[in-house]
Amino acid sequence: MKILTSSQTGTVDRYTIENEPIGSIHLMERAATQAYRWITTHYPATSFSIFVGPGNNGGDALAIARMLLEEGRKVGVYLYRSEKLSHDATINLERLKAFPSAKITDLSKQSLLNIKPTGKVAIDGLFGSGLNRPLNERASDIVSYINRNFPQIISIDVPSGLFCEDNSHNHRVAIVKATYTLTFQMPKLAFLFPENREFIGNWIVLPIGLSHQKIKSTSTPWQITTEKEIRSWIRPPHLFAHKGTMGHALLIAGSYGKTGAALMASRACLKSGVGLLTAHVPHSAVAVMQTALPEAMISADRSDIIFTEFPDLSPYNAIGVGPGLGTKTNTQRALKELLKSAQNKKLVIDADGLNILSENREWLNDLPPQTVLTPHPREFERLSGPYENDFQRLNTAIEFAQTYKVVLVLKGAYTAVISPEGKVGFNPTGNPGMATAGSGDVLTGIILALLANGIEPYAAARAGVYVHGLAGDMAALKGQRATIASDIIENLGPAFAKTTEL
Ligand SMILES: NC(=O)C1=CN([C@@H]2O[C@H](COP(=O)(O)OP(=O)(O)OC[C@H]3O[C@@H](n4cnc5c(N)ncnc54)[C@H](O)[C@@H]3O)[C@@H](O)[C@H]2O)[C@@H](O)CC1
Ligand SMILES: [K+]
Repeated sequence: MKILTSSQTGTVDRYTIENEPIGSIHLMERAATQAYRWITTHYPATSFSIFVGPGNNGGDALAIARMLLEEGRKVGVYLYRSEKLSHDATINLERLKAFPSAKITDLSKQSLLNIKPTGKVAIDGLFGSGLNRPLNERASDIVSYINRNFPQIISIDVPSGLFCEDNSHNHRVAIVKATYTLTFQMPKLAFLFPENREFIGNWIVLPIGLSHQKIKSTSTPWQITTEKEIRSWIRPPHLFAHKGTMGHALLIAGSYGKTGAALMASRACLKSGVGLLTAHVPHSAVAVMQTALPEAMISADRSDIIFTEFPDLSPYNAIGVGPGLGTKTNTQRALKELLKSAQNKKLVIDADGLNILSENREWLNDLPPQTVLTPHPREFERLSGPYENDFQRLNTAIEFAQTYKVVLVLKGAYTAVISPEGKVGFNPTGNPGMATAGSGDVLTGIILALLANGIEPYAAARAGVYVHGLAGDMAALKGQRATIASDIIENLGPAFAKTTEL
């Protein structure tokens, strides 16, 4: 699913109006109807305070108010006319006034202290995607009034006061804190940043029939990964598959006290459809690995406790390195050698592999092209230097992926997978229960398997992140809090089946 900028969405709106063709007032009616239906389904028998701004977002809210009145709901409309109402908002105001029961309060004319709310749920139609500057004092006061007085808030299209993309220069106190955001046709980029979570609440996409053809031909670097895409990248194993066709992976992981990382990444790799897996581990971990995971072949380091050397790389289709390695000098040296020797290999680097890179940033220039890096936010900050907010973080990450020609997996809610060309695939699966020890090792194992299968790195990373999140969601059915990494591994079978086989 594509994500467009607010100005691109405006262009798609206008195209739809001209080419469907449909009058703009009818398009507004369609949008308002969708929101109205959602609201009445989720809030039966509720009264509403409806806040209306001067633009088409306000127009939507006025139409919703009328529909609720028609149904016999109690509704109070609060109009903030900071400037002349838009054409379609004016029409909807007139239509609303035709209802004798319409109670309209003009907020421009009286103190907020005298305003009496109607019911306990607010519908927020002050500003939508047309916001073009931070809110002034009066509008901020109205927003604070809404945030203070209503335990539940439903924002139409966008929480008022939030810019759809960049909020670096916004006043964060002057943004509505929605319980639900009912957004039209496509989510907005700002919804995917953790720092905006408190404003957006849960977002729901309501289709309003904007031109598919125009959306398709509009180019954007951002999209949300869909199951359909995963299916096109990962084919179910074909009838004549054998372990040779599914690829041979090498995982370099573990150090004394961190054999678990090697075990979890290995198990996840095997459960993700690799043909053969060799795990390279410190000598002391060999017995444990062979007992716990007889499916893996083992390559033993000469060191008893850390990674210091690696085997001949020629048999391997893909290499994963990092989980539980530690950052000892000899390990750093071995990683440097590995980067040199793996120039024509598919590579995924995680955890201590990334920590070593951030201590030796000049090595970033030596990474094999399309290497997959999987940092969590702190690891990425160590690699890239500081940033001030999530929008900047995304842009820094895009630049980073382009500069070093890597696939960057920026982990977190809506993990962003970034291609060396700067395309971004946001991931819709997963839950907070996955923020648990070993979860990252599992992801490394999955991506390693897909790389060994021969899937292109950007697709392998997006598919890996998606299936990892889905397995986490399946594990969370038995409780998010109790989810541990091994539960995610146990659910990889059903998760792959759901996305690629059934
Ligand atoms: N364009 C379309 O075809 C559709 C638009 N829809 C709705 O229209 C919205 C976009 O409408 P608009 O482009 O009219 O924009 P908005 O309704 O978001 O607001 C724009 C109005 O507010 C003013 N404004 C912007 N920032 C302000 C600020 N900080 N303080 C005070 N005033 C400010 C603008 O000058 C303009 O008058 C969407 O969010 C959506 O809710 C829907 O009706 C669906 C169809
Ligand atoms: K709004």
